Amino acid sequence: MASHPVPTPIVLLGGGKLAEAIIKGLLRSGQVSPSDLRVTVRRPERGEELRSRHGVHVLTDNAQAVRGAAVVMLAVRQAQMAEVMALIAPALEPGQVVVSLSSDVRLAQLEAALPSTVAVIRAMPHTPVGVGAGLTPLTQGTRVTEAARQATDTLFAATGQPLWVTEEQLTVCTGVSGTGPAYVFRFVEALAQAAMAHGMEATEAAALARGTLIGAAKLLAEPGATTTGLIAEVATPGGITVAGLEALETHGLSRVVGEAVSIGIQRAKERAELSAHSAPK
Ligand SMILES: NC(=O)C1=CN([C@@H]2O[C@H](COP(=O)(O)OP(=O)(O)OC[C@H]3O[C@@H](n4cnc5c(N)ncnc54)[C@H](O)[C@@H]3O)[C@@H](O)[C@H]2O)C=CC1
Ligand SMILES: O=C(O)[C@@H]1CCC=N1
Repeated sequence: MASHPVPTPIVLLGGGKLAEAIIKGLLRSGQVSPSDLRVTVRRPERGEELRSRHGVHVLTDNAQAVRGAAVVMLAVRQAQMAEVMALIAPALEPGQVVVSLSSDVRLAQLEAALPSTVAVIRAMPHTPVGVGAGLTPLTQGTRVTEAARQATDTLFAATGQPLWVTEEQLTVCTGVSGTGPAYVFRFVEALAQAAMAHGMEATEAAALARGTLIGAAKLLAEPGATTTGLIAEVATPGGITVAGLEALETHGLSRVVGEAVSIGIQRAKERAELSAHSAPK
């Protein structure tokens, strides 16, 4: 995959948090330059922020932005998706690849709203794309050519790793890896709160919790690392970690995490339903 150049120009419709993470990741890869990136905004102040931080082209006209693009990413929220798709549909050119980052709009709905001459793909990135460490599940529509698949694969490989899944699986990915960074950060906060409950100062408590996550993540990133092996390295038989791990399970860690993932998947499905029923035909 690495032998293929990242397709450019890349257009991001909606310069929000995820769009900025993707911009950062692409620029950091060195495979894309600021002049290859266009982003649309609703608020001029936000446009100025993105221009001054990253040097990208900023526009307010979505239809104008898509002209001549290799890849167009839909990075607005659910409420703006129908409006933005209606705006760009007449301006899209045959062969363009449209990648929707929305958790809420299904392939069938995207394909119904966009011309049949464009390839439609759904992606579910997460914020680690901003540091080139993203894992991005992707699912393809019915009109995707090998070239369109390759182009999207190459683009997300520049921000980490692409992972092709079915559309049903993409909903699961939304509840696990799309949301997941927030859960991990919340765990770090809980660890810091526990340190403070035992008398540590807030700054030291935060440093302990943060250092633990960053160190543990680096170990997990080593070739051949497994969670079972890494847990065994910490948990001295009959020792303190074993007691702590037992407490985590007794108090429902697996159940609580399972519940958060199930609620996320459920919410994603409900929003997709809502979106399908409110879409203009
Ligand atoms: N934040 C995340 O980690 C993830 C977000 N997503 C999806 O990405 C999409 C965007 O999410 P966020 O970046 O978090 O939201 P956000 O609210 O930060 O970004 C949306 C941006 O679109 C802009 N916008 C609204 N209408 C517009 C228009 N007509 N033209 C141009 N720009 C317009 C808004 O001003 C805002 O800056 C959502 O569909 C979300 O489900 C998917 C995976 C992860
Ligand atoms: O919270 C959300 O709705 C989006 C989708 C996955 C991550 N952020």
